[in-house]
Amino acid sequence: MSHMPLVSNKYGEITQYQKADSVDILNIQHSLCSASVSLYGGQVLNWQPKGQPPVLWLSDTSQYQQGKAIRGGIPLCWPWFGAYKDAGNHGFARQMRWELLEADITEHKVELTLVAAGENLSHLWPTPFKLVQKISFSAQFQQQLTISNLSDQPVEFTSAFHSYFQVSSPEYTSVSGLNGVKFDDKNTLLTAQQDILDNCVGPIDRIYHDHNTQQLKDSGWQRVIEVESTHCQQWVLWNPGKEVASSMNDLHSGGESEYVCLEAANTEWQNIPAQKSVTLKQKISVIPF
Ligand SMILES: O=P(O)(O)OC[C@H]1O[C@@H](O)[C@H](O)[C@@H](O)[C@@H]1O
Repeated sequence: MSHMPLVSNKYGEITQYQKADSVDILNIQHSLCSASVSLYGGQVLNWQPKGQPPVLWLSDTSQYQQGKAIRGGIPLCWPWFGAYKDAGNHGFARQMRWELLEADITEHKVELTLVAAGENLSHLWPTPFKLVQKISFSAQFQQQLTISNLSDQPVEFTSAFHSYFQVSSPEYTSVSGLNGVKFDDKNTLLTAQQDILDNCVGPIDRIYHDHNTQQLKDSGWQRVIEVESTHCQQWVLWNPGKEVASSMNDLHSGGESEYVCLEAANTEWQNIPAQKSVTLKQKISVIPF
């Protein structure tokens, strides 16, 4: 596997290599962190601040091929979240080829700008659009997605930054900020539920109607992952649990006990007026326990 240097200076280096047919991966090394991004899906796969275990989880048995989504990192669910009519889960953005528009390395961070554009990519969502994703890697992680509606009609979307967070175990992980918040349970189909979760052991598949900053507290690794979102109205908490996980062929054995998904999402349709844009953001930090 040959790595081609794209940008290199005294602070860090970005190289590119091909993982499989038409799946190009950017590898980032910086004094503050390491990371990788797939241009297929425009998907962040890893981010590891120096001195920390990886913050994002990636399946060892992910499929890297056109028509499949990569399991792990931060898939971008867009222009819909979950299942929609006769289409599969989570829209087409995570299966598009993105282009690298800019890459910059400074003393403080590595910044990438990725773009993807299209029209008529699904009969359910034919609108011409452009996506611009700006990602900043350092001891902190920031991601913003600007969605432009290039048509003369308003359009609607749902979305998620579907982050897979690597944890010591879901059993030792909790998100206390979601306790007591109203949620819709995708497993039982009950809506407007409320309860207290002591840990994140699956099966859990919940849409919480809340957009406050959340903390994923991992007592096993004694670390807290904080996630702040902008223009994302919900949080989705998902872990498949052992039984469902064993039926997923792109999840390595035991993988479900290594991650928790906490997704900054819009699960209700959001409007973009004709020829306008909206920007969604998330910021991820590792903070003292
Ligand atoms: O297997 P996929 O399409 O990546 O989806 C994974 C999960 O993604 C979560 O966001 C959904 O709430 C779950 O219902 C779904 O199972």
